[in-house]
Amino acid sequence: MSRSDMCLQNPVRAVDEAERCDASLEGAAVRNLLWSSEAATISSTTMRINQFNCLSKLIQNVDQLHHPTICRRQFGTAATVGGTVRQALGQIVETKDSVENHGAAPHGDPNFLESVDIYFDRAAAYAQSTPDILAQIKFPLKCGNGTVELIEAYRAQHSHHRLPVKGGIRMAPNVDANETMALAALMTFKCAVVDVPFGGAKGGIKIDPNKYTSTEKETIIRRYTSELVKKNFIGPALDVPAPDYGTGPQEMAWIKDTFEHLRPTDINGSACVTGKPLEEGGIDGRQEATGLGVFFCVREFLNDKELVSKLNMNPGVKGKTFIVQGFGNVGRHTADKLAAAGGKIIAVAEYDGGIVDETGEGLDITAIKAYQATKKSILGFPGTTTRRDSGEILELECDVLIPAALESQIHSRNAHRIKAKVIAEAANGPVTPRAEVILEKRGIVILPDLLLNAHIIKREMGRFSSQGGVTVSYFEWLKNLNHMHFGRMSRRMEESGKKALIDALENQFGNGTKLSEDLRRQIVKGNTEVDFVYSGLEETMLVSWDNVRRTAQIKGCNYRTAAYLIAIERIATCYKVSGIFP
Ligand SMILES: NC(=O)C1=CN([C@@H]2O[C@H](COP(=O)(O)OP(=O)(O)OC[C@H]3O[C@@H](n4cnc5c(N)ncnc54)[C@H](O)[C@@H]3O)[C@@H](O)[C@H]2O)C=CC1
Ligand SMILES: O=C(O)CCC(=O)C(=O)O
Repeated sequence: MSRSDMCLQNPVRAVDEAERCDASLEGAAVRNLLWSSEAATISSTTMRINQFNCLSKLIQNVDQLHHPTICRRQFGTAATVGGTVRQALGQIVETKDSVENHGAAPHGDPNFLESVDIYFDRAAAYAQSTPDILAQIKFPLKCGNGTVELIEAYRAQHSHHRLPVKGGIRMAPNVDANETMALAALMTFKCAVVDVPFGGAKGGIKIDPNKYTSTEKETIIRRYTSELVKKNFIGPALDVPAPDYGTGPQEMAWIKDTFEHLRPTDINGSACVTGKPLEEGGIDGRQEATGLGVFFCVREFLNDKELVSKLNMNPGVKGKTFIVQGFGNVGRHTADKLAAAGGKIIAVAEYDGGIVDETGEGLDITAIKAYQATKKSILGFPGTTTRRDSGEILELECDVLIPAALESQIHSRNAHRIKAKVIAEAANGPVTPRAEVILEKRGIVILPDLLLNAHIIKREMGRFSSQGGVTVSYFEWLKNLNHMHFGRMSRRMEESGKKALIDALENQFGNGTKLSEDLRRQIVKGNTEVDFVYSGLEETMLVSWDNVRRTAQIKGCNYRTAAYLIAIERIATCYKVSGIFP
């Protein structure tokens, strides 16, 4: 069965149902807003698609109407899916079980997919749900020792209200269907909240990247890409992956190369993936820009006199204490920026334990990076005490706690021991919904992942350019579609215009007054790609933060609910405005 067959099989609902859905947009109470979803189970040789209601949920509005769940622009086929509250579940059992058994959060907290759902519910004042499509890919890998291993991988697409869908690829041993789908859903809301015109997706490859050689990882990534190509799960107009936990620019370069080999006539082929090295069509970023997005948002919050005074803090980053969990791409770059702005990083947690500053000066992030690179661990770093229990680090006193590792790290069993005043979610989904309730009661403010990590920008040492959150990915995608770097057409023109203006002003004064060479150079300098990226990033971040802050104030809700609300409204408007075809 092809994917479009799968779509068309579903009942196409009448427009009046869409109108009822719109009516509910105007304030009907939705108690449980659930999804209908579809899955594609794909093996390397055969493709089997099971349509199932993955997490069938009851949608109730005040009229007790049932709502259509609209699957739009599904690879060119518009259709309405689901709709009735309880559908025949068909082949659900096997897949539903596997979804439920995976991705469980600790200690009875909801699993990650349920958490995203709950956050969505908390924000939803109206019903709108979107389908998931999950590609489950299995393929054999010939290992160096001659054995063959079956690799399990996924790509989940959450919402096609905008195309392409977008989201990173994870490489981690705990990857599963549940986690991939939850992360895909988060991507939908994240893109909407920062107004980046993509639907949500996510990929996952279930391996521990540290246990494989670079050659083996290349084989895995290329094979994964070829599976995605075969199934139409990748392409500049369809689905555009990016880095995530455990992957980086090198993996993205392999994806691009594989795609271009398999689709040599696609002139926009390089836009099939973002987070690439600069030489492969990545976007330029500078060393100082690393960790910028999370830093920007934390800084904006801490600079807001009114908001911080409620937490009995003075405004500003300077002198504030920070704890970072996860000293990887996101964590170390964020720590770097905060330290450079005068913040004190007092502890860092890693998977094998944590370190606590003993000097009182705050940790030297550059020195820890160098230490980690040689020792393969941060533990034992001079001037610190080592804690073997990484979880303890989260519970130390500080102003801002930055979880930058994985989801569900702050849950119902440790939330009451967290002593931070603010939690800045650099990772995706680090706080479970139960923990959020506990933290809120204790007056702890959460800056949500949706907003924070959409703006991540970072640069690895050496030859790779910046890889970052989805906002920067958006700029890279645009650059690739333009087939030209930002500033190429305008930079010299800007420079000659400004030069002519300065010359004219100097002549006008007529008294020989001249700008110094240095000042002249600074003023005349045209915008480079980096300038465009920073400016676009800062604009996107400031506007998004301002929207979230104001919505939270108006609705009297927390920042996460405000962010989801903004996202839901944008997605709903998109469905409403684009109508139903055919
Ligand atoms: N890389 C990217 O561009 C983006 C990443 N994110 C999110 O940020 C988070 C981190 O991603 P990256 O920094 O790229 O991954 P990474 O793989 O570079 O770093 C993660 C670090 O966390 C550590 N870690 C793992 N489990 C831990 C635990 N239980 N306690 C403490 N540390 C632990 C790992 O050892 C590693 O050093 C993820 O949630 C990811 O989805 C979000 C947006 C973009
Ligand atoms: O840059 C992208 O396209 C997605 C990054 C990502 O996976 C995320 O924000 O979680």
